[in-house]
Amino acid sequence: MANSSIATVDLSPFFIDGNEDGKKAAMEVISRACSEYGFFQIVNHGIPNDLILRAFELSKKFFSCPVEEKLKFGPELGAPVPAGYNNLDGNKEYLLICAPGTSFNVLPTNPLEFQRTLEELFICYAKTGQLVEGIINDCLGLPRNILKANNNDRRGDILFAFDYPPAETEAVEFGTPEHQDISCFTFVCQYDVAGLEVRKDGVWIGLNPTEGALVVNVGDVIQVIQAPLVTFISSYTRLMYLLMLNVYDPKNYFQVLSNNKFKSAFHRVVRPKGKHRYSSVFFYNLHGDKWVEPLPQFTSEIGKLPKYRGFLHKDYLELRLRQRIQPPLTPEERIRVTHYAIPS
Ligand SMILES: O=C(O)CCC(=O)C(=O)O
Ligand SMILES: [Fe+2]
Repeated sequence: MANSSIATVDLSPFFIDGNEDGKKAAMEVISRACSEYGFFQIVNHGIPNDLILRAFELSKKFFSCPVEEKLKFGPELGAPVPAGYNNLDGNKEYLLICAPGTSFNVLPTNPLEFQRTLEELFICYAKTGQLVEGIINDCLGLPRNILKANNNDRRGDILFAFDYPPAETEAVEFGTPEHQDISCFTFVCQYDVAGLEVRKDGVWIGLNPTEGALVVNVGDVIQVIQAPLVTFISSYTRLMYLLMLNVYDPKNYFQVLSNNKFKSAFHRVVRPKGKHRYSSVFFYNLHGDKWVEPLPQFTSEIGKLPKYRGFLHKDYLELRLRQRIQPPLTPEERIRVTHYAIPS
């Protein structure tokens, strides 16, 4: 079933040279969707549909195993990210997959094809992520490839395979309560059962699984937005000077810049009645010690005050990860990017 309530963007013009009109039309739709709500849907995005379906089939098979079997693939003690099988709150179980080659990755090896499929899928998502990042870069009017050039380490990205068990009561039960993602942006693919809801004009809209389509949610990093210091250090000499003074740390060059121009999408997952729901979710993240704060292009240069104070992305990530393990008692206590907001 199609999702007529959200914008669907065909990315095929971006895979060929030329067709500038097709690219421009797609960018107009994305810019509008990102400024208003922060989500849209993409088709012809470059990830083979049979790969996505194979990953879903293998995930379903894995999740149907006895829990003792699944727990054999739980996170390594002391791992910086709990990669592997997790079942923390009864609202969902999941496999958390880090970039192929990550030393603490824990991937089910039975069948071996599952591991290979998840790694292949990770690489495809990351590649499509770079394409979407480039498009968002241009939609924001930033110098070409600036976001990509300065976020070129994909070791911070995370892939989830989720299984949401059926709701147990007649009441609405949330698999994931209302939230915004901490990522730059997120891809969501639902298998055959709906459950993802996005907030548009204050109304919650349920999205149907659409074969071949990925939902894109803008995340907090793009809302606050990142760009390298080098974009506004105009001269090479000044850059060398900063390097000599040790002020410019190449590991730490990201600044939050859209200052709310693009919105981090509000969304949630409702557990279905009588059925399991499976989704594949890819977080396109920042990696390392990136500094995030609104850029002058979206503040002083256009006469606007910054809406956020700067923060180290990994500090924010840590706060949010801790919350996944120890959920707050009330929604008000939940840490969001507004934790760094400057009161107006
Ligand atoms: O499972 C889904 O459809 C989305 C999950 C989600 O929003 C999240 O984990 O941040
Ligand atoms: Fe999310």
